Amino acid sequence: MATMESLIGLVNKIQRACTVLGDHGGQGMSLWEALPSVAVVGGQSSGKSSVLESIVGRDFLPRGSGIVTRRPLVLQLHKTESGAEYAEFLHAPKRRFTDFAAVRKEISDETDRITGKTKQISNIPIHLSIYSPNVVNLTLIDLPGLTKVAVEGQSDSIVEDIENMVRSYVEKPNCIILAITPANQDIATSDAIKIAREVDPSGERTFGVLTKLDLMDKGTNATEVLEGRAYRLQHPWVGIVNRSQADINKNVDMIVARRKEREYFETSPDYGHLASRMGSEYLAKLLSQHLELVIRQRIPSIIAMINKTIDELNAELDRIGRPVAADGGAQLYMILELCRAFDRVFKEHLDGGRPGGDRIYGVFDHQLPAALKKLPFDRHLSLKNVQKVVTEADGYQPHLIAPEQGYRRLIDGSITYFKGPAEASVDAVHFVLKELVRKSIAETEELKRFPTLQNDIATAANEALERFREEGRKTVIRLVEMESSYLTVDFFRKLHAEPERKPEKNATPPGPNNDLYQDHSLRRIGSNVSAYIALVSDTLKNTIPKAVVYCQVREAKRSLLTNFYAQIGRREKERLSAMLDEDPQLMERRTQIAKRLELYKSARDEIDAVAWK
Ligand SMILES: Nc1nc2c(ncn2[C@@H]2O[C@H](COP(=O)(O)OP(=O)(O)OP(=O)(O)O)[C@@H](O)[C@H]2O)c(=O)[nH]1
Repeated sequence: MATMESLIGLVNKIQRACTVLGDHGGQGMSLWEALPSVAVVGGQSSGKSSVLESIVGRDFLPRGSGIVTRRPLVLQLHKTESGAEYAEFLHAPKRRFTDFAAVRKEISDETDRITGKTKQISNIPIHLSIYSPNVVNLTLIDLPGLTKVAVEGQSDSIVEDIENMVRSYVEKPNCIILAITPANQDIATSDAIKIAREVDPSGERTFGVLTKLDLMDKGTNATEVLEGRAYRLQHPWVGIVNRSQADINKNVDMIVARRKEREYFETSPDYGHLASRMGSEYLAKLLSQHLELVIRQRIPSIIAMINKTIDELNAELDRIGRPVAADGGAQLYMILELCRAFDRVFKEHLDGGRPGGDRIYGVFDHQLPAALKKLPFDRHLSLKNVQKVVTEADGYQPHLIAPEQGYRRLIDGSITYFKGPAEASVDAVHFVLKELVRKSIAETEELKRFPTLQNDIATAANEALERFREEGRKTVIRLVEMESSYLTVDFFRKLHAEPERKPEKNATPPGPNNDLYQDHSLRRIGSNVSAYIALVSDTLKNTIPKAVVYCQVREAKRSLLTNFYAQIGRREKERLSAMLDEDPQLMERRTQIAKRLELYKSARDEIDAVAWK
């Protein structure tokens, strides 16, 4: 079975690795949060720093009036066998501090580096490791002291900000709470107990610590609390006597202070019977043992959590794509795969798996009929224009039976108008296809990481669509011209067979120079041409969509990237790799995930090695 040292050392190691990766909790479930830790909480001046220092056996925390601890301090204690005693900060890993006064200065300088020389707080922790023969393996988090009022230079929200920061640590189910209360204060008003009760009502992860026992009024003692009768917790209360301010001023050595504390309890008439379970050394051991127990219990769930995260990270790596292969063949293969992925999405848009293809039908169903309806045939076939065209066509010899030439000119003139809506349909469908290309590129998950290739595909697809548009345009114009080139004979034969109607009596009276018969016959020509044009319009309404789909939609589905494939097949390797240039942000993200993956994998290996030895 693993030793206590190795277990706690293991957790320390993983915590340090987490911090290097910027994983220090507060961002959802992280490895850091899965690991047990001890947080020191209490009101300002309750003696938090003193407790921490006496556990460490060293003077190293910044002191001063007002709010001193403004960033969480993650303090990892490592017991050394060699007798060496030094400290190291994670933010300055190359520097070994042997002078603890310099440690104190570095903590306050590093605090200022993030918060400025203000009285603001930050939840980015400072990581400090202390190596010493006089400590037990333990990780402690020192948090800003809870306070009731903001002082000069602090925002009004500071009281709440500190409370929220403290809560964000102690509410984690894996956090062991070291709740510091001064004995010369009523336990009922203790800030530490208040927040501990809120997040740990059953008291199973709270350790009650009573400081300043030596400062209690004469004739009073804290046995009620220390024996667990005043406020019940699952773990026994520990009483502490730290150095007084006078001791600190006189530079009383910590080791001496520990001895004095031991003597205090051993000789105390009130606490003598509790002496073996009092004092900072006992507290350190108690915490260390508890931490070991908790780690042991948590190992299965930590391993489960690590495995789950490894799976998630692998899945994300799959999603954002593995690194690009180096050889040309593999790159060409990859580019073709990516193009095919895009092509699939594009086809889904056209075939109805994704939205957008219906807009093409919209062109045929609304836009084209509406445009046909709007053509100015009324004007072209007005009495006046019919007369003009027919007269001009007749020349010097007016027509005898039917104005064949006049009819032809009127019909040719009308049919020309159809070119507008025909070309407009080609253009409208072209723009729908172009938009679908844009959308499909954006929606092709696999392409996301390759902005250059996205561009190349867009250019190639748009070039192809441009060609299809040209083809479509030629074809619809040809359809319109075909209508001019040969008229439907049957239509005119049927007209001829119809009996000629007499002009109605109450028809518009003819103008002074207008002969009634001529007027009637021109009207008839106009309405015949109009009826024929309506027939043509119906035909084109059906055939233009066929031409557009044939030339543009069907081709887009069949050969949008055919030319592109031929081009890239001939490309040099250098140009292929350039096409697979990735978004730098994404490459960064992949590196990050890979690093995390490595951390989690090595954490799993280490836990396996330590826990089941
Ligand atoms: N006599 C005596 N004085 C103590 C004891 N514990 C702390 N003090 C004194 O109380 C004052 C505050 O102690 P700190 O350890 O700085 O308290 P803190 O909770 O860290 O304070 P802040 O960082 O300001 O929140 C110091 O002057 C200590 O010397 C104790 O057990 N006995």
